[in-house]
Amino acid sequence: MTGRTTTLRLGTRASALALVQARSIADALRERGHDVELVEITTKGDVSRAPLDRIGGTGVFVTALRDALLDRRVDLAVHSLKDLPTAPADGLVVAAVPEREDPRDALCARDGLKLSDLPDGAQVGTGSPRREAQLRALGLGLTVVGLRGNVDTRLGKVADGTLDAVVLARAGLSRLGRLDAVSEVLDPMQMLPAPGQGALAVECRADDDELVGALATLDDAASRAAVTAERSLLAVLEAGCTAPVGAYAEAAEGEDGLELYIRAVVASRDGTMSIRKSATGSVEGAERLGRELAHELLDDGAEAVIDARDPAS
Ligand SMILES: NCc1[nH]cc(CCC(=O)O)c1CC(=O)O
Repeated sequence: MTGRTTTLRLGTRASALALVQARSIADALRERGHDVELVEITTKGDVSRAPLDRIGGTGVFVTALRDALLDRRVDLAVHSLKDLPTAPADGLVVAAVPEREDPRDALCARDGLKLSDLPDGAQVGTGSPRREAQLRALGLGLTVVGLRGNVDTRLGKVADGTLDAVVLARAGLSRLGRLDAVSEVLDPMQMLPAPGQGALAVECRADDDELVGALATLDDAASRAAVTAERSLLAVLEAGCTAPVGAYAEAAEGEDGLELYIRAVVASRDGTMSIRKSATGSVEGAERLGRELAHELLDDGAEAVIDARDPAS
């Protein structure tokens, strides 16, 4: 049992998705005998409606939570792992990556339409350069429309007829009980998810030995290895924090034990250029596997693809 007598303060954003994610971690800790209270923290990303790449990328969701950890206003914080910048934060540690949800992206289209059913010129909403690039690269004549806001707002654009479809992370829809809105889970051959998509990161102060130990019981080794490979790839490639990079690593039993299979794509936002590569390696070598695949992409010209001009600007 823990020698800690106080309640663990768990910091979370106040969005519906963040709260569901935070509650799942709070429940898992309570099952292990801890007292937990949620502390809602407002981030710049929640207040501003500006496009994410203008206000500093997805890191804006994370900074306020990290400040609360470092200021000891909270003891642990739950993040969507894909929103966590690849650079480690001084004094903090990702003490748990719990078992990951299905990381694929989902098409939520009107009338249950699949990608291949969408008419030429169909309006598809996404604020993600990665999704935009891969949607355009399909060559289906889709019109990609910029979009921000929470999951309900985005789904509302399809429900009210403003858009033909939106693309969202399946994991977020699942956690919010909105899988009913999904018309097609996108095949990674067509749409590779963001590094870390579908996984959570539970962060705490690195010197809080007792809590680091307690959180380690929530960690899932296969999920951690997969996201480690995806994020080390991103860290090498990342020119800016909204780089159009997709990566998906899967752990599977191979001849020599658990193996990682990773696929990655870099694509220009206009969809005219894309490079895909894959590699296999050991779970223990996850970090190096991602890094090496990133260097192979760079050898094939990834830098020029990532730096290609945004078609809208
Ligand atoms: N960028 C926002 C964000 N951060 C995490 C998720 C979904 C949940 C996850 O990937 O774990 C979403 C929404 C989305 O991309 O549809």
